[in-house]
Amino acid sequence: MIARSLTTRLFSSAAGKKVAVLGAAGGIGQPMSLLLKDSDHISHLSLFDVVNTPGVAADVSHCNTRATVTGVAGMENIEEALTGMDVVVIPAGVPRKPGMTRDDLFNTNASIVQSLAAACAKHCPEAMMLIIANPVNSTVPIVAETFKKAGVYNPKRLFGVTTLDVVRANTFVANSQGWNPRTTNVKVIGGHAGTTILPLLSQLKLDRQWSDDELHALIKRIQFGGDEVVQAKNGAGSATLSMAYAGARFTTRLLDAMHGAKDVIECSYTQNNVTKLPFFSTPVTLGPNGVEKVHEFGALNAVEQANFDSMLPDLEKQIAKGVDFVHKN
Ligand SMILES: NC(=O)C1=CN([C@@H]2O[C@H](COP(=O)(O)OP(=O)(O)OC[C@H]3O[C@@H](n4cnc5c(N)ncnc54)[C@H](O)[C@@H]3O)[C@@H](O)[C@H]2O)C=CC1
Ligand SMILES: O=C([O-])CC(=O)C(=O)O
Repeated sequence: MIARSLTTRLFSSAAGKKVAVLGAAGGIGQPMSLLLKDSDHISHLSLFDVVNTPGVAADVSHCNTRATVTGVAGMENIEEALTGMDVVVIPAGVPRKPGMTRDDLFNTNASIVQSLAAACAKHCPEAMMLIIANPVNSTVPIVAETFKKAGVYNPKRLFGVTTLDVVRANTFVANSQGWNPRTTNVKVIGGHAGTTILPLLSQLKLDRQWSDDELHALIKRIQFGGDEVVQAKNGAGSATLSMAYAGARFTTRLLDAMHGAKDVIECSYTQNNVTKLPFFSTPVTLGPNGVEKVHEFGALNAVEQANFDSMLPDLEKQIAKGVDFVHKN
């Protein structure tokens, strides 16, 4: 009893963070909200969607963990969902069907992300912005430009969530090497679409060397892991559960850093100078104010260098597409 009341007091005295999920009633939004409800660093979990959030919030709120959960539906009510938020995670938007690329989602998702970003710039301009909605290569520049238009852009607080690429790479490499997937840590750089996803497998210390065929198959599987799920779901959407896991992982790592944990390093698609492009995924040290340090990604072997050189123009175009969209709308 004493221990219990002490724990209760400790929780109520430690400053928790307020986290909003936009698109919380969706395939990613629901399981990710559930995983975030398990975080002791979150005092308020604000679930927002255009539909169904009151039900999702009522359901998640019954888990006996710290966060107070609220559910708000409808763009006309978004101020209530965003005011006071420290972190905003955005999985709102349509997912792919077989035969589509992530870029095919641009026409629908660009305006969804732009309108949500404009609302965040107005109601929680200092929040950390974590972007999951595809095409990430373009939606992150959309958020940056929207915040610039509103005069509140801070590049240290904007993250494209590419964690699912790292999660997949860790799983596939660990399975192939007989390693523990939990402690495997593969660096994945670039962007989040097909060949712009660049796993740096040459930097791993292997127990068993891969043949050239095995290596190429592994790189391809990491780059096109999203398509593997889209095809298996056969028209019923794209990765939701593994993305919820990856999104919750990145969010909780950021929350750890915001609460003072040191040496929290994650790959993320941020604004930086590691290449000639304005946005690039590379390891970053996270801190209380977001990006604390951007790391160089290290040496590439000949195959990785060739992949890097050939994908850079594509990534550049996808970034420009996001920037242009905001300038024209
Ligand atoms: N970054 C990554 O690694 C990944 C990104 N994704 C992307 O995440 C997005 C969401 O995927 P799913 O959850 O599977 O889709 P979904 O269709 O199941 O859910 C999307 C949710 O967004 C909501 N929504 C639409 N417009 C909204 C608005 N203006 N404000 C708030 N909510 C809004 C919908 O009502 C729906 O509940 C897709 O664009 C998908 O491509 C998916 C997997 C991995
Ligand atoms: O493939 C998709 O469309 C969803 C996604 O981004 C992923 O699973 O990596």
